[in-house]
Amino acid sequence: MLEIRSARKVFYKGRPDEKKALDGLDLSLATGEFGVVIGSNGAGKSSMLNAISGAMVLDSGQVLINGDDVTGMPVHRRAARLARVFQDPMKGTAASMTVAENMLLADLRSRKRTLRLGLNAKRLADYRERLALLGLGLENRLDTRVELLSGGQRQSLSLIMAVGGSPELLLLDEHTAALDPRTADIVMQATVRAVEALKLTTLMVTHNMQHAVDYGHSVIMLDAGKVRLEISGEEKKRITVADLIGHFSVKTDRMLLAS
Ligand SMILES: Nc1ncnc2c1ncn2[C@@H]1O[C@H](COP(=O)(O)OP(=O)(O)OP(=O)(O)O)[C@@H](O)[C@H]1O
Repeated sequence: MLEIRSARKVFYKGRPDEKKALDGLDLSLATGEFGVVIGSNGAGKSSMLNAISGAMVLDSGQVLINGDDVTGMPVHRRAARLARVFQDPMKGTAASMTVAENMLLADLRSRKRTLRLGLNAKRLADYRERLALLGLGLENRLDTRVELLSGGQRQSLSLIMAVGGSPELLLLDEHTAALDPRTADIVMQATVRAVEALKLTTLMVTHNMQHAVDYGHSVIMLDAGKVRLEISGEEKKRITVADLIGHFSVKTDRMLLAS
């Protein structure tokens, strides 16, 4: 479970270019819930993820993971509890190494520091099983160098590597934004398969309204550093892209009227 309580962050405080990134943001994500975060540019989405991961220190407020207050916890200690997948498919993996070697690297990095190095049969069988969750056939390409994979396969590999240590929370930071629409859909389907199989509590930031409609249990809309709208349950199942875009345009209309 993730809870954010009254999170506030102001950049360049007191200066003419002062920026309120988070303005008393409250958010709660139940264990096993898949929340999709949307919002216009500058709404505070990245700031929220940075506050959760510890990459950004809050001015005030709290972040709790499964009831533990991690607000003051340094990034490297939080990293053991959460996984984050970024936009760039080239960043999460080592290009010149094979799929299996990348999986081993992630293993060594994430949890079992006492693991003896080496790709033994047991470990390879485990990697095959985990890669099969994605439904992309990567389990049959353990010896392929990662640079020979497509962007979508590579991004899906980053995802499965990131969640190897059974994180309490998965953060998806526009992880399909750099991919063409068809590949983005493939990666989303692979994501959902892995998230469901591993029962991960997940928070995904996206600008793709179709993905916000199609995936996840709830849609959380941020605006000016706080949650403006949350749609879940039956309402979420019925929501359309037009409805979501409507919520954006209400705001824009108000801003036009005010100007
Ligand atoms: N490191 C920083 N220094 C100064 N201002 C920042 C910094 N990070 C964020 N901001 C400001 O805080 C506000 C929220 O930014 P943030 O990046 O969190 O929004 P976002 O919703 O992720 O936007 P986008 O969709 O464009 O990625 C913006 O006004 C932004 O300019």
